[in-house]
Amino acid sequence: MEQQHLVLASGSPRRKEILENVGLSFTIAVSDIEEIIEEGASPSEAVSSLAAQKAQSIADRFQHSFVIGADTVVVLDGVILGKPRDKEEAFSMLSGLSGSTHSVLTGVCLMQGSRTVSFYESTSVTFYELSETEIRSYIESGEPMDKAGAYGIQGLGSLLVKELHGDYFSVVGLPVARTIRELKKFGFHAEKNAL
Ligand SMILES: Cc1cn([C@H]2C[C@H](O)[C@@H](COP(=O)(O)OP(=O)(O)OP(=O)(O)O)O2)c(=O)[nH]c1=O
Repeated sequence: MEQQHLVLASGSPRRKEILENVGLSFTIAVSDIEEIIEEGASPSEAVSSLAAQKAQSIADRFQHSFVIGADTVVVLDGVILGKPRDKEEAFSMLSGLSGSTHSVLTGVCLMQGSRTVSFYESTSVTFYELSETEIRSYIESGEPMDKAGAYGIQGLGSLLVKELHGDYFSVVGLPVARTIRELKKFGFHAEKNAL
């Protein structure tokens, strides 16, 4: 059976790569929503809501397609860390993450027509103790700036991580195994190389 049309509502190059790696073909439609987290929202509510807003913002253009929206945040001691606004914010995020354990939450929303399903994954990540020099030189690499919590586990950020429990791919932006499983339950027929 021919694959149904799939749309990734994300401008993240990491999400694109993760989906490409499992052999799926899809269209990218970048949502232009302003990512605002409602005051008082729990981290899981925040990622679920933002993932749904991203999917919703492009769903009208793709009524008959399966649309995937996703959002990733880092949570340290109950506080949500999104992308740093500047180097100083990146420094303060990385100083907080140094030597401790945080969660990375990725919310995923699947939409087709008026149907929706949402879920999220939580991965626990422990950082080594980092010196100020290490943090400053990591920031100078430029890697932290477009990433939740100011690090990228798939790049130089791999040098910061001591331990991880949960789905690695969810930290990078898309819990791909669960996403494909949920898509199939939702009625999506994947190509044979994507399970
Ligand atoms: C923690 C972590 C986050 N990230 C990235 C994943 C996401 O792309 C980004 C969090 O920002 P998001 O707002 O989830 O996504 P985005 O702005 O990149 O893309 P879009 O809104 O169009 O979907 O942080 C990594 O690449 N590696 C990591 O280790």
